[in-house]
Amino acid sequence: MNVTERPPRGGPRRVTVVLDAVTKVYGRGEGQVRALDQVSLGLPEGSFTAVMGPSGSGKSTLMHCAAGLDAPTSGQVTLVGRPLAGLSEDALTELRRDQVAFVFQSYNLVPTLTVTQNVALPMILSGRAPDLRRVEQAIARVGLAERAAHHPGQLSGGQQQRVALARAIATGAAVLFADEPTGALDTVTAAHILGLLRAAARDTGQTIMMTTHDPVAASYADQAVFLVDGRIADRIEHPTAEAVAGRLTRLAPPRLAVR
Ligand SMILES: Nc1ncnc2c1ncn2[C@@H]1O[C@H](COP(=O)(O)OP(=O)(O)OP(=O)(O)O)[C@@H](O)[C@H]1O
Repeated sequence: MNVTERPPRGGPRRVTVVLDAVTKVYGRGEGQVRALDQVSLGLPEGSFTAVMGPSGSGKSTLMHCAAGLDAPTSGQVTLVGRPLAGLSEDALTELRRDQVAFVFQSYNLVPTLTVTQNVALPMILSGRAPDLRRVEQAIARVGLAERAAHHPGQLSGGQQQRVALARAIATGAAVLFADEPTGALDTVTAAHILGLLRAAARDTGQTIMMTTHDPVAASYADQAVFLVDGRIADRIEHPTAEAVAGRLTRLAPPRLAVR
């Protein structure tokens, strides 16, 4: 893998996430499913990648392997320069805690905690004193400074997702994995969240991998990667929604509807 594969701003950018011939097989015998098949992919620091493909094509599996939540059957994943295969369970947990953040479709906020407390939670759980300035900055960045003392139940879906995003930004993690982050949101709110994700990549240098079924969401990314049957079937740099929709129609088997 070429580690300087993108034109840099002021110097070569390191590749934060590297998947090298990653294969993931679930089950055995006749029930065996090859969810990923020899997938190689490099995500440069500060890049924003959309992973697309029909239902069951391996998007979640790819994300779980890239984040060190699931071990590949064969192949290598390297996160922030550390090959995951060689790490002990403790070292892997520590690496995930310090370098990886998640945003999910379902927000995953703690209802009994305020916005500030939710954003500070990963720091508290990792045994560190929460950096309140950083927490406040992240909340301000997503435009919720005036809601810092509110609870998730007092916020709209889009506002809750902004809290989840602030939580991911505040950790300072090198890589942010977003699993269908706008799947439950209307188009205007989704556009706001996607703009914030793009800004996080551009301004804070976080590397973002997002799964999505939505061509418009993918158009916010620097590149769209298309999975079909666990393989990378195509890739578009600087994708437009039209180009992505066209590629999905061509790549998806006719019997499968692309959600
Ligand atoms: N724990 C598991 N055990 C067995 N098979 C699994 C497991 N997890 C996923 N699979 C299978 O692996 C394949 C890829 O699944 P994956 O969830 O990665 O797809 P996806 O593209 O994220 O789908 P969707 O868009 O529907 O969320 C599917 O055939 C799925 O049934």
